[in-house]
Amino acid sequence: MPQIVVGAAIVRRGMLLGARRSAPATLAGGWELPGGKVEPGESELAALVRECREELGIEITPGARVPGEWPLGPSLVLRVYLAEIVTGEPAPLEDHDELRWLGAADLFAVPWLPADVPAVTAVSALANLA
Ligand SMILES: Nc1nc2c([nH]c(=O)n2[C@H]2C[C@H](O)[C@@H](COP(=O)(O)OP(=O)(O)OP(=O)(O)O)O2)c(=O)[nH]1
Repeated sequence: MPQIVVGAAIVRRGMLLGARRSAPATLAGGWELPGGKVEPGESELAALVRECREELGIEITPGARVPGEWPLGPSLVLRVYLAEIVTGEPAPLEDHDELRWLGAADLFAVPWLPADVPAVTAVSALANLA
C-alpha cells in the first residue's frame, strides 16, 4: 500500500494557494499544494490540518475531497482536499520559499510538480476559481 500524501487546495476569494518547495534539491523550485505525509494512526484530515499549521502557520477547515488520486512514484500517492482558512495569514514557514495566490487565468503560470498538474486541473473543476 502506498503511503498517502495529503495536499490542501486552499481557496480564498476564488484564488488557489500554490507553494514553491525549497527542499529537497530534487523538488526545489517546483510548486505544490501545502501538505505532507499522513503519519501512522493519523487521519487524512488531521494530517492536512497539522501540515497547514506547521508549514503555513494557519488554521484551516478541510472541505470536500477532490476526486482522484495521483501517484508520486512507487510508494506515495497524493490525495487532495479543498480547504478554507479559519485564522492566520499563510507564510512560507517550512518547506517553501514562496507562496502565490493563483486565479483561473494564471493557474498554470507556475511550474507545478508533475503530479500536481492533474491534481490542480481536478481542483479547478471543483472549485470556483476567479
Ligand atoms: N505536500 C505535497 N507533496 C507533494 C505534492 N506533490 C508532490 O509531488 N509531492 C511530493 C513531494 C514529497 O516527495 C512528498 C511529500 O512529502 P513531504 O516532504 O511534503 O511530507 P512531510 O512534510 O510529511 O515530510 P517528511 O517529514 O517525511 O520529510 O510528496 C503536493 O502537492 N503536496
